[in-house]
Amino acid sequence: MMDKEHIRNFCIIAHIDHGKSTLADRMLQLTGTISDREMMDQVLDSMDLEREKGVTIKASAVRMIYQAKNGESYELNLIDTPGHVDFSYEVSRALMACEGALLVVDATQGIEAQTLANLYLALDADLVIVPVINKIDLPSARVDEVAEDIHNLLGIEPEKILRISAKEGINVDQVLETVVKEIPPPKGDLDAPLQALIFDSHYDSYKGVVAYVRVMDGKVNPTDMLRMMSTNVDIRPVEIGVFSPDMRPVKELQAGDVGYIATGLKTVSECRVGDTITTIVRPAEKPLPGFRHPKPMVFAGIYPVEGEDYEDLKEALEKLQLNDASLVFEPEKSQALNFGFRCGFLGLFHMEIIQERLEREYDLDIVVTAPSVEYEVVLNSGEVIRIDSPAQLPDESQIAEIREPWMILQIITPVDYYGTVMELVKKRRGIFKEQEYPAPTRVQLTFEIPLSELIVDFFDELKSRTRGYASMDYHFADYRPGNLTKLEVLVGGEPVDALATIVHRDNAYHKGQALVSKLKELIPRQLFDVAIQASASGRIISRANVKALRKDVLAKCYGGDITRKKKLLEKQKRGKRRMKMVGNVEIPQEAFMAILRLEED
Ligand SMILES: Nc1nc2c(ncn2[C@@H]2O[C@H](COP(=O)(O)OP(=O)(O)OP(=O)(O)O)[C@@H](O)[C@H]2O)c(=O)[nH]1
Repeated sequence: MMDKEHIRNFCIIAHIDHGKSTLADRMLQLTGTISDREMMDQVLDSMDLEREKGVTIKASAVRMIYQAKNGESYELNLIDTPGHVDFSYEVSRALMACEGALLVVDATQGIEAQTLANLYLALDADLVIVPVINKIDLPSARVDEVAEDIHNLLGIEPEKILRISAKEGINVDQVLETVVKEIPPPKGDLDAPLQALIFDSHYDSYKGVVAYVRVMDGKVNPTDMLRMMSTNVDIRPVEIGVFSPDMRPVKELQAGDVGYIATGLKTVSECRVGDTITTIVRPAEKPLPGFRHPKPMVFAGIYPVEGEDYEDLKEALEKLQLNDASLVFEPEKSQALNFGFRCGFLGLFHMEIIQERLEREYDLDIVVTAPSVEYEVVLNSGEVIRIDSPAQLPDESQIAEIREPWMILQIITPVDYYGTVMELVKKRRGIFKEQEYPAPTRVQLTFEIPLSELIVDFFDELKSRTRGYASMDYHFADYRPGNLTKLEVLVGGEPVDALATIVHRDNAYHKGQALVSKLKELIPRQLFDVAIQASASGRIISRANVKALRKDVLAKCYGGDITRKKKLLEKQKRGKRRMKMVGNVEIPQEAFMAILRLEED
């Protein structure tokens, strides 16, 4: 074991795509932690497959031994932080395990919303910040300009800021030297009771849940009986060790060290990120501050297209949950979609990741309903209930008030798009709070906005309005009462629960009309006329008809030469897979997401 003076614990924070993984790989390579051959894949990023197969490595923390220019060897522990806004709690815990952070900024993009969001989290955790300008090899790099912006932000002299190309390996050795020089060694009391912070975990089929820990105080041996202080779960470790980068068992972890404790536990929910591990014989007085259960903010129904896939879907969700304690789900029955699951996610990006993994890794055909937030409904009786699906909303006559979650939203955009961004946010019921100029040509706008407006296609519209130049970050503010009502859709006279949404009353009429005309496009012609209606507060506000297929259209379909007929049949079959029978009407998956795609003017 190294003495503490020769340990550095740090992480890399960056906006998405600014080069965090590439820089990490380059450092692993320079320190000989992995060979050039192993470099083939991005080590820190591509662990999904390994996790699936139950292989034990997931390099979200990795130990490197670095021979510095002063002739001494240092142990550098690089801790990975999740890249998405939805995981800011996890990021904040990973930061707590470090003394310093490399702040990577893309020289062609400059400071973005998540650069700032991550920087503020790192400053909150009292970390030493080492700014690094990346991608200097690109012709469009604006190195001096970005250095000036960082100078304005952090007060660091522009000429002192590292300028690198992680991809080409330019000046990456300077980054390692600076980590040793600028980031302080860990503190911590070896003789105090054990306090080990869990900053990540993964499930291993042999060793159970493996907790990634930073030992803050004390030490831990494989024979110690241990306790998770917030969940009150006791364990005898299966193994303790370090990541180098594979899991390597050690005899002891001490204050300042980063490593793992294999717990033998069967679910990650008993071993939460942010919790503190201590010993049972001599427990710490208090857990480390800041632990919380991240709450799901966005909810949606996930249904198998074919009813017989229900068990497979359940199994897939259970498997995903093994490594993701923030994914929650429970069985749900929909009149329209039959048996499925109501799932809760940290945010929209988290939801997209899960949806994609179900489809790609588990090869499931699923129907996902429009996302909803969690509402607080105050009944006339004074009772407050929480609902996360429009189907659960009680009859309007019983409701005194509906409250919805509001967020603080930060957008950074080139000043040219100021007007269009303001217009977008206003249209989504947002309230402007303040503006700052982190760089002369870029403005940072702060708003308050209902979460329900953010989850409906907001990010895509922001991107398209700003040609991809704006970036955003958001976090929860509070619950506020809103003038809200349920917008229902009836197909063939039957209300379709999976198509209902909760909307602001002022927008109900407009949204109802737009939704009906969108559905009219999406629902294919059937053998009979199908009426589509929207209703709010028990009143029909819009209707349209999908006309029946005419005989000659049918005739055309089934006439013609044999290959064409075959093709048509194939196409129909493929189309069918993504259709859901509701009553006697076939409704395609797109229809359930139609509320997200309303053309707005
Ligand atoms: N030209 C150039 N491209 C780079 C450099 N560093 C990274 N890239 C490229 O930029 C893209 C994003 O890099 P990543 O390392 O995946 O970025 P990241 O920040 O880890 O992204 P997330 O994992 O999505 O957060 C990749 O296509 C890299 O090859 C660099 O120094 N120069």
